[in-house]
Formats: sequence, C-alpha cells, structure tokens
Amino acid sequence: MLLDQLIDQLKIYKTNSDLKGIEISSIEMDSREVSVGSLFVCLQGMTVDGHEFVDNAIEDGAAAILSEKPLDCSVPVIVVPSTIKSLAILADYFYGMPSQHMNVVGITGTNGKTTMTYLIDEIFRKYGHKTAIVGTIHMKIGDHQYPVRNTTPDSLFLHKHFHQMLEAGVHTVIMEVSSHALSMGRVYGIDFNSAIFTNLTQDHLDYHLNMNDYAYAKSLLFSQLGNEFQPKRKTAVINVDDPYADVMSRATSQEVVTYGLGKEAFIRADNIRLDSNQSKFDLILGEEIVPIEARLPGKFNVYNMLGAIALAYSYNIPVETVKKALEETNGVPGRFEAVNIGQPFTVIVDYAHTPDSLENVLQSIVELKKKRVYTVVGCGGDRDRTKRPKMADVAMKYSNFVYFTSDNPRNEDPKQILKDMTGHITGHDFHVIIERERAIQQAIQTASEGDIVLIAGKGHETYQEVKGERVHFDDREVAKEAIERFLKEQS
Ligand SMILES: CC(=O)N[C@H]1[C@@H](OP(=O)(O)OP(=O)(O)OC[C@H]2O[C@@H](n3ccc(=O)[nH]c3=O)[C@H](O)[C@@H]2O)O[C@H](CO)[C@@H](O)[C@@H]1O[C@H](C)C(=O)N[C@@H](C)C(=O)N[C@H](CCC(=O)O)C(=O)O
Ligand SMILES: Nc1ncnc2c1ncn2[C@@H]1O[C@H](COP(=O)(O)OP(=O)(O)OP(=O)(O)O)[C@@H](O)[C@H]1O
Ligand SMILES: N[C@H](CCC[C@H](N)C(=O)O)C(=O)O
Ligand SMILES: [Mg+2]
Repeated sequence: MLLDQLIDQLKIYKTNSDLKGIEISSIEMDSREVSVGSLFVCLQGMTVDGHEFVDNAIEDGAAAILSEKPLDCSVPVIVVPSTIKSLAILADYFYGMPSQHMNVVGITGTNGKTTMTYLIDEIFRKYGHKTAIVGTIHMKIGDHQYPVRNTTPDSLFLHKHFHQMLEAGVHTVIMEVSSHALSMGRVYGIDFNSAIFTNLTQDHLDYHLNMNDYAYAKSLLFSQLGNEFQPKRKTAVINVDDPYADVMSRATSQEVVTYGLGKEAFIRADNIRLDSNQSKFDLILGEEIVPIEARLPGKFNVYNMLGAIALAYSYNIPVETVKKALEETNGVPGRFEAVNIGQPFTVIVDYAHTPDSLENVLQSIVELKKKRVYTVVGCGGDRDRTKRPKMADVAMKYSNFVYFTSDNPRNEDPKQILKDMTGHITGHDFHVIIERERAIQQAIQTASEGDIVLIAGKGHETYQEVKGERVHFDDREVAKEAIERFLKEQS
C-alpha cells in the first residue's frame, strides 16, 4: 500500500517529508519485527519507549516512522499526537477494515469472560456461523487454535488477524476485552456489534487507581458501540444484578438487553437447581418458559448462560438452537474441571484468582455438601497486592483446611506473597507450602472419602512463571499423579 494513501486516513498529523511514491509492506510496532518497507510505529510502553528503537528499525529497512515527536532521521517521519490511536486507525485500514464485515462481540467484566466466549461460540456454531474466539486460553479461527500472550492483544495483532478471519470465512468473532486493553487502547478501531458486561469486583488495583477507575475502563467498551444513528444497529448486554450495571448502560446510547435473576431483568432464570456437575433452571423469556439443563455447575454459570442467551436473543437466534448448544456443551478447560480417575473424593481445578470468583466457586462447593473442603490457593506476583489477604480470608471462611502456595510469583519473592496473604490470620490453622506441586500432593494425601479438594487460581494454565521464565506446570497433571499415588498406596 502507498504511504500517502495510508496516512490520508489520519486527520491530524505533521510531516516535513514528501510521502508520495513510498510503498509500505507492513506496519510494525516492534522494531524486532521490522523488515524492508515497514512503517515503524513508536509506542510509549510501560517498560520502554518505542521511540528509542527508531535507529534499529531504519537499519532493518523501515521506510517511514510514525512518532509522537519530531525525529532527525533518513526516512520520512510522520508526527501524530497519539501513536496508539493512529496505529489502530492505520492497521484497520491497512487490513481492509475487516471488523466492519463480521459480527464482533466484545465481552468485559471481572469474571466469566472466557466462559462466556465458549458458550456464545457453541451457540453461533450451532446456528451455522463460522466463528473465531480471542481470549485468555487462545485465539481460535474455525477449528485452528493459536497461542496468545494477552487475553486481549494489541490493535495491530487484532486488525491483522480479523483480516485472516474474514479470509477464512468467519461470520462472528467473540472476544474478551480486558480492562487493560480498554485503558491501553488495544481495541481502538474495532467495529463491535455487541458488548457484554458480566460483573465488576476487585481485581487489578495495581493498575487501576480504584474501583471507579476500573469501572470507567470497562465502560469504554460500551462507549465504543457508537450511537444509534450508525448504519449498523448494535446492542449492549448487561448483567442488571451487578451494582455497576448502570455505569455500563449509561455509557452507550444503543439498546440494552438486561439479564439477571431479579424480575426486572429482560432475560432471567427461575427455579434454579444446582449440583456437583450441572445446573438446571427455567429460562423466562417474556411469556415463554424454557427448561435448561447444562453441565456447568454453580450459580455463577447460570449468569454466564443467561448472558450468552441474551446475546443470542439480540441476534434473533431461535431459543431451541440456544438450548441445544448450552445443553451439549462440555464446559470450559480449567473452569470447575473435575480430575477423576476413580478416587473416593472429588478434585476440582478452577481458575478463580480474584476474591469474588474464589467466593463464588467455594460457595458452589459448600452447596455440594461434601464432608470436608480442602483448598489449595495462591496469588500471582506483580499483580494487585490488596486482593491477597481478601482471597486468603475467603479460602479460610469456606474450607476445613487451606494450603497456601505459589501461583506465578513472577518477579516477586513467593514467601512475601504468602506473607501478604496470611500475615493477618490468627487463631486458625493452615499450611504454607511454597512449592505448588507439594501443596497439591499434600492436599490430596490428606483427603478421604466424601471430601472435596479445590485447586484454585491456575485453571487451564500450563506453566508456573518465575522471574520471566515459564516452567511447565499443569494443576490437572499434578493432581492426577498425586491421585494415582494415593490409589496405589490404598491398594
Ligand atoms: C503492563 C502491560 O499490560 N504491558 C503490555 C504492554 O507492554 P509494555 O507497555 O511493557 O511494552 P514495552 O515493552 O514497554 O514496549 C513499548 C514499545 O516498544 C516496542 N519495542 C520494545 C523493545 C524493542 O526492542 N523494540 C521495540 O520496538 C514494543 O514493541 C512496544 O511497542 O504492551 C504489550 C503489547 O500490547 C503487552 O503484551 C503487555 O502486556 C503484558 C505482557 C502483560 O502481562 N499484561 C497484563 C497485565 C494484561 O494486559 N492482562 C490483561 C488481562 C487481565 C485480566 O483480565 O485478568 C490482558 O488483556 O492480557
Ligand atoms: N459470572 C461469574 N461470576 C463470578 N465468578 C465467575 C463467573 N464465571 C466464572 N467465574 C469464576 O471465575 C473464574 C474465571 O472465569 P473465566 O475464566 O470465565 O473469567 P475471565 O473473566 O475470563 O477471567 P480473566 O480476567 O482471567 O480472563 C472461574 O474459574 C470461576 O471460578
Ligand atoms: N489475566 C490474569 C490471570 C491471573 C491468573 C493467575 N494464575 C495469576 O497469575 O495471577 C492476570 O494476568 O492477572
Ligand atoms: Mg479470560
């Protein structure tokens, strides 16, 4: 693409160079990816300033530089007020504005995003759409899966892969939109058709100043739905039982479909019955009552299903299709996933890594009325420190015994993280075992018939991250080995 044609997409820029006749082969935001003919975009990061890598980019063949300040260099420099915004506009255009040609569903909220992407994916596939998912576990295009570094990747990655999705015949993209992504402008330029709000409880207060700042970041997804006068009509889907529902509703002038358990919700559930491996409820859709039975335990999963149903409703997908998709789903990897090889007690691996998700999952476990509850849990390093004692209190409140252990200490001392979690606890017994493998083994060795062991925090993750290195670690594998040993010792 010609540089002048590309830069013409921007309204606000300055340059002293002639941009005519320069062919751009790619747009790059990382100097290490630059090749001959690239436009290198300098981004001010949290760790380094991309402007420092201009010389490297030019050495590797960059044809032009997009910068936030004038630079003295041998290729044209285009200066803009915000490279992050310009990057999104240019990447969208460079890749043919692909998000305008597909349904893009964005899901935000503290908990339930990944689960909901899976449920909505099942529904749309049953409806006959080819789908793509972008989220914590992976990016999936049709049946192909690709690893991702972030739950919500940067705008360059997104527009580039939307193009790939469109080429592959995808009709509907279902993506998680993290608050980090919304604050850092990673989803700028995306033409969302729908935005879903799951819930808002404490997390990421290392990054956001306070809960209001966190809520504001989430609300940006709803502002980005645009206004009701656009050619494409759009819908917001909002959990009306959440105290922040109103903040999200007010951020958009598009129509809102509400879901929840109370009578004021447009899509709601009644007569909820939960057990260890499924939930049953009556879906109330106006005058219609539709019984639903799905292998997704826990009241929080009823919320996740209601959100998916509300979204499907906004696309006029028949309720029979929705029911069938939910009833056939096998659940989500690492979310309330049972490890069962015939032991006389239950072992659950779950991704709860916030006070609220841990409380939800433990409440669901307590409702199963098992003999004793053993919990293995830790908190991530380089993340919100204020959630540590709260998560420990929740674990202690609902468990007969807790094994506090490491969960991705990253660049922090695991001993200090565990001190932050447990330092305030008095009068109750618990174990601190830094090595996660040993903590899981001990919990399983201690369990007996009728008990339940919850291994929380890492879910689908297949690594333990220590000082920038990811070492293979999978709670499900470790639990299985420990159970095998337990069964051997019993026989
Ligand atoms: C704190 C944070 O979010 N950091 C994100 C940020 O990285 P950064 O600001 O540190 O980038 P940087 O290293 O300073 O680099 C600045 C610029 O210089 C460029 N550079 C850098 C080096 C070089 O040699 N040449 C070069 O050009 C970089 O490509 C970049 O353009 O931008 C990167 C690219 O988009 C992200 O991958 C990275 O996410 C890191 C890995 C991360 O861990 N983020 C977490 C907190 C996060 O975002 N989590 C949410 C989910 C949370 C949840 O919902 O639970 C997520 O969406 O993943
Ligand atoms: N609707 C919900 N409300 C509260 N807790 C939930 C809900 N859905 C799932 N959970 C709990 O939160 C954990 C994480 O769920 P999920 O991965 O779907 O959330 P997420 O929003 O994608 O998280 P992340 O921010 O890490 O991407 C689950 O393992 C479960 O314990
Ligand atoms: N998306 C979340 C995942 C946390 C998972 C937990 N295992 C941890 O490492 O804290 C984050 O990056 O904060
Ligand atoms: Mg997720």
